[in-house]
Amino acid sequence: MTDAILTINAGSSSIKFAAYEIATAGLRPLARGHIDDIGDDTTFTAAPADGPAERQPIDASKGAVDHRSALELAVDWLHRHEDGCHVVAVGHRVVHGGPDHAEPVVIDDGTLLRLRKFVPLAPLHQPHNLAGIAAALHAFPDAAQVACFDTAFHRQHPFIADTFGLPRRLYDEGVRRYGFHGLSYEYVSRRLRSVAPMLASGRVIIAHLGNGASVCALRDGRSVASTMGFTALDGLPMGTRCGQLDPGVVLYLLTEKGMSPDEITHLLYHDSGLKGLSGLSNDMRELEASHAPAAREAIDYFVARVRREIAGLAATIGGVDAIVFAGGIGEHAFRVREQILGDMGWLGVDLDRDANARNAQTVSLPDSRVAVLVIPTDEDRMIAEHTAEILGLIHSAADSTRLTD
Ligand SMILES: Nc1ncnc2c1ncn2[C@@H]1O[C@H](COP(=O)(O)OP(=O)(O)O)[C@@H](O)[C@H]1O
Ligand SMILES: CC(=O)OP(=O)(O)O
Ligand SMILES: [Mg+2]
Repeated sequence: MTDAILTINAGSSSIKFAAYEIATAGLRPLARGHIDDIGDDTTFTAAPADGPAERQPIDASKGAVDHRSALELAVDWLHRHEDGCHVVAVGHRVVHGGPDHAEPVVIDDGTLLRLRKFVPLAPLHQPHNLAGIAAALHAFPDAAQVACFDTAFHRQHPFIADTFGLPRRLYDEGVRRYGFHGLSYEYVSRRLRSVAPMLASGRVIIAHLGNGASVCALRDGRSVASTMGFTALDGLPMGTRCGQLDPGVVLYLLTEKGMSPDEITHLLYHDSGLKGLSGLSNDMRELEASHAPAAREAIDYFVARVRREIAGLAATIGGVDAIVFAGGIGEHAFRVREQILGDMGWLGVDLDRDANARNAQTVSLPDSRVAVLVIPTDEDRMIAEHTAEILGLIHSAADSTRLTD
C-alpha cells in the first residue's frame, strides 16, 4: 500500500482538495478537485490524475451548500478515492498564522487554540480553514495534520514593510502587516527559479490576481514587502473586498452613519471591490463580458490600483527584473494584463501583445528590460510539499526540481 498526502485549501467561496502519492522521486498527483461558488449555484468538480473530471452542480433542494457541507463532500470524495493508499498526512492552508508562524507546523490542541485567535483577522478564511482541520481529524484520525500558513512566507520582512504609522506598542501587540497568499508566492517563485534562475535571484514582483488579490516584491526569492496588511482587506480591490481604504471612512460609517461593526465588516468583506463598484458581479469574466459602464469602471479601478502597487513595490526593491502574473485573473485575463502593463515602457516593460493574448509563459518582447511571465500557481502542491517536508517524508522541496514536473 502506498502512502499518500491529502491537501485541503478552504477559501472564501471555494474549497480545493488534492491527493498525492509519496513516491521515491517526490510527490505524484493522484487526484484533485474543487467546490466552487459555495452558497450559490455550487458546483463540484473532481478528477483522478489520469481520468476524466466529474463535474456536477450540487443539488440545493436540501438547502444551500455551506462550507461545512462542502467540506464533508470533499473529505468524502477523498475517502472514496484513497483506495489502495494509506493517508499519512493532511496538509491545510491556514490563511492567518499571526506573528510567530514562519514555517508550517504539525497541528496539536495548542496550535488550534492559537489559530482560533486569528478568526477576527481573517473572517472569510480562518473559520473555514479550522473547520477543514476538524473535518480531516474526524475522517483521518490516524493521519498527521499540518497547517501551512499564507502569512509565513512574509515573516522575514523588514520592520518598515510591516509597520503602520501607529504607536509602536500596537506593532508589538501584533497590529502590523502580515501579508497573505504566501503559499502561492512561494510556489510561483520556486517555479520561476526553475524556468529562469537568473531572474529568480533578482528583483521580482509577483501579482497574485484571483478572487483575493495582492502583489508581492521579492529579492532572491524572498518576500520583502506585500500589499496585504493586518487582514486580507488591504491593498488591491478584490472580488468583494475593498482593498486600501482611508481609515477615516470606517470612522465615518461607524459614527456618522451609525453602522454596527458587523455591518461594516460585511460591507468591507462581502459587498465591496469589483462587486461593489460594478453593482454586478465579483467575477472578472462577467465584468469583461458586460457593456455596463460601471463594470468598465470597476475593471479600470482594479487595473489602476495594480499599476500603482507594482510601481510602488518597484521603488521599494530598487527596480524590477521580472513581473509575474498568477491567480485566476493573472493567468487568464489577458486584456487586464495588457491594460496593466501595455504602457509601462517607462518602467522598462515592453509587452508582447500576441504572446500575452495567448497566455504564453513569457509575455514580454525579447529586448524588454523587464521580463513579464505568466506562471500558473498551485497552492495545493505547495501545501503537499511543505507537509511532506516537515514530516520528513521527502527531502527539502526548496532543493528539489519536483516543482518543474
Ligand atoms: N478566462 C478568464 N478571464 C478572465 N477572468 C478569469 C478567467 N478565468 C478566471 N478568471 C477570474 O479569476 C477570478 C478567480 O480567481 P481564482 O484564483 O480562481 O480565485 P480564488 O481566490 O477563489 O482561488 C475570478 O474573478 C474569475 O473571473
Ligand atoms: C488571503 C486571500 O485573499 O485568499 P483568497 O485569494 O483565497 O481569497
Ligand atoms: Mg485564492
